[in-house]
Amino acid sequence: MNTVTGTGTGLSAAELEGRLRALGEERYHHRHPFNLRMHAGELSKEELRRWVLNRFHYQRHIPVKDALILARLGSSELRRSWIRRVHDHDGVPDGDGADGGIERWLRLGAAVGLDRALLLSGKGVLPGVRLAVDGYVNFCRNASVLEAVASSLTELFAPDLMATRIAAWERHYPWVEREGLRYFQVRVGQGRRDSEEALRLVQAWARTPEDRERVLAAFAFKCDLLWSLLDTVEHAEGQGGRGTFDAV
Ligand SMILES: O=C(O)c1cc(C(=O)O)c2c(n1)C(=O)C(=O)c1cc(C(=O)O)[nH]c1-2
Repeated sequence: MNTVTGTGTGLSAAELEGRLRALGEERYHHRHPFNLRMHAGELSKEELRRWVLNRFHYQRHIPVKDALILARLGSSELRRSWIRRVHDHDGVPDGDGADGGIERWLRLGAAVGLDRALLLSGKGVLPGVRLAVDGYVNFCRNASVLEAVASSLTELFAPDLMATRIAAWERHYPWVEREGLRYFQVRVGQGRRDSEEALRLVQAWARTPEDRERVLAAFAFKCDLLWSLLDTVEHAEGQGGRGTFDAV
């Protein structure tokens, strides 16, 4: 029996999806106070910049954790599909990286007044954010591949959150250069496709009640990780100079 998910009884694939969606509705970071303040236009320039800088640390580790998952997938077909996630962030082979999400996030940084050299240096990344990101990478390295893939399922909720974010930034933060929003505009479609793929895999692989409980627990862990990342960003004031940096 798992305290996160309740009964520990068997669930069909459709019931599993229902439980995941209900859990995310409750625990995904779209409900976090920092996101609510962002959407209401209440963040200062410094807070928005702090979020962009710290989230870059998360973004740059996404292809790392996906490469760890890739190495553990058991067929060419699965690896051929999963490797697309690395390309989406790092750029496609023979490209110059400019077509990847990491580069688009660097442009988001520029759009809020953060120099790319600062983002790339890792300076100003909060200790709690480093810990959360390490937690995600290590989880994808050490947990079962079923749990690692399940932990990416928070992306079922990310596209709607990004659509809200785009509208909120256009409305409330006119000082942000519009080109910076491109990361989110592109990611909405990628996130839908990736989360649907991951959901199909998890539904096919989770054959036993125990497997399904593990899926729900991995998903809850990832929700908590995203939540604690935002807690850290929100409460960064007064960390003895940590989390402060000069915008360009
Ligand atoms: O801005 C967000 O709120 C948000 C959330 C998430 C998520 O739910 O993990 C991802 C992203 N963005 C994102 O941009 C992204 O590339 C991504 C990859 C993954 C993953 O776990 O594989 N999550 C997310």
